[in-house]
Amino acid sequence: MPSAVSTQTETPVLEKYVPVPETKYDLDWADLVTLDFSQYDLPGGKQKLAEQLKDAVHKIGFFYIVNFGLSQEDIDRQFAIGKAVFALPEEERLKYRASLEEGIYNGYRPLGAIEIKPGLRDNVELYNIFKFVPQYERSHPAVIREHYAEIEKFHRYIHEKIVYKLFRLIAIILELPEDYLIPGHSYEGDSDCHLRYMMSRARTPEENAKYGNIYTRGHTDFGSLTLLFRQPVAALQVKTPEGEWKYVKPLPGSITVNIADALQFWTNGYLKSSIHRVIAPPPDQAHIDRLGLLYFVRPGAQLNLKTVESPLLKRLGLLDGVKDGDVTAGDWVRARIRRNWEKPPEKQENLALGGVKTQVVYD
Ligand SMILES: O=C(O)CCC(=O)C(=O)O
Ligand SMILES: [Fe+2]
Repeated sequence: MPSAVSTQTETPVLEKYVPVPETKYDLDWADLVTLDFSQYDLPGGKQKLAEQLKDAVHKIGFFYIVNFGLSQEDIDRQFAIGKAVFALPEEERLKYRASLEEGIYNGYRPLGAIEIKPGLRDNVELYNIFKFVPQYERSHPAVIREHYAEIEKFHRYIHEKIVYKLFRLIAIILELPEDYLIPGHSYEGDSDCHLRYMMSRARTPEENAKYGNIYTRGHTDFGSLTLLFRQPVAALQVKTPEGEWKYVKPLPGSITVNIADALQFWTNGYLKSSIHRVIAPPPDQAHIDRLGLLYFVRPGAQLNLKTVESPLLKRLGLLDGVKDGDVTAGDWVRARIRRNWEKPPEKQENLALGGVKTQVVYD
């Protein structure tokens, strides 16, 4: 008898993720507030944090949180998983392609899927993991399967221990019952919330010049909230209320949070879903393949996008003349994803569905 030879493949050891050095360039950073979540459960803590947040979410829609209960090691493990996913051969990655034509983002979005300028495609690829509930089960590469329990823990923690806290602060700002936004964003329900590993492959200076330095065009996010764990690479910019592009600093130990379209719709514009973009990093970081780790909070599929009956909005006159819309959040999100596949950027019109509109931005 020949000796038994194991046919099992070995579990690959994850390469430790090591952050890159910060840029030495003195850039024009946006001035954003930082919420200290260690204050959250102290007496009066939520109210103080809500007060600190109020102006920020109204004016620019971007802010930081710190002390949110995940260690740097937990976060770096996720960066390491993301790095391993994008190190797989392209052919392997493509086996897990998302059904993008149907407006579904669960799985892999290949490199070059978005046209930045006529004939020039992006250098970005995504791997999205929807919620760990039966309706979003799908096939994944081995490196994800091998770390599935750990990814689920991270995913649920973000949703249930960070996102819900953010929704409570927003409800306090809107003078609504604290839990007002939570049932519509339950972890078990239907919504396209996902954890995203994101890779923007470095381009040469010549390529960057052709692309006008753009990695990801100016856009607003089409969910409720976006949470960004950042690699220290300077590239994300937000358009300020004055119309200037400012860099959003990857602040150590923080999550960058931004308000997305659904919250802007529900508040008739009181909460700002700001336009942001990603550009080529400064020269000392331009050679880096930029890795991102994000959590997109999307509204429950059945939610309506009409303005909520908030006492604050009422006082501000933002409920005057508001009509009932008939578009669901699920239809809206799918229409926005599909639009990216159906038409090149120069042919995209503003999208209007059930009285809800979005603006196409070409920066
Ligand atoms: O990569 C980033 O920093 C931001 C990406 C982004 O805006 C998005 O994926 O919606
Ligand atoms: Fe975005």
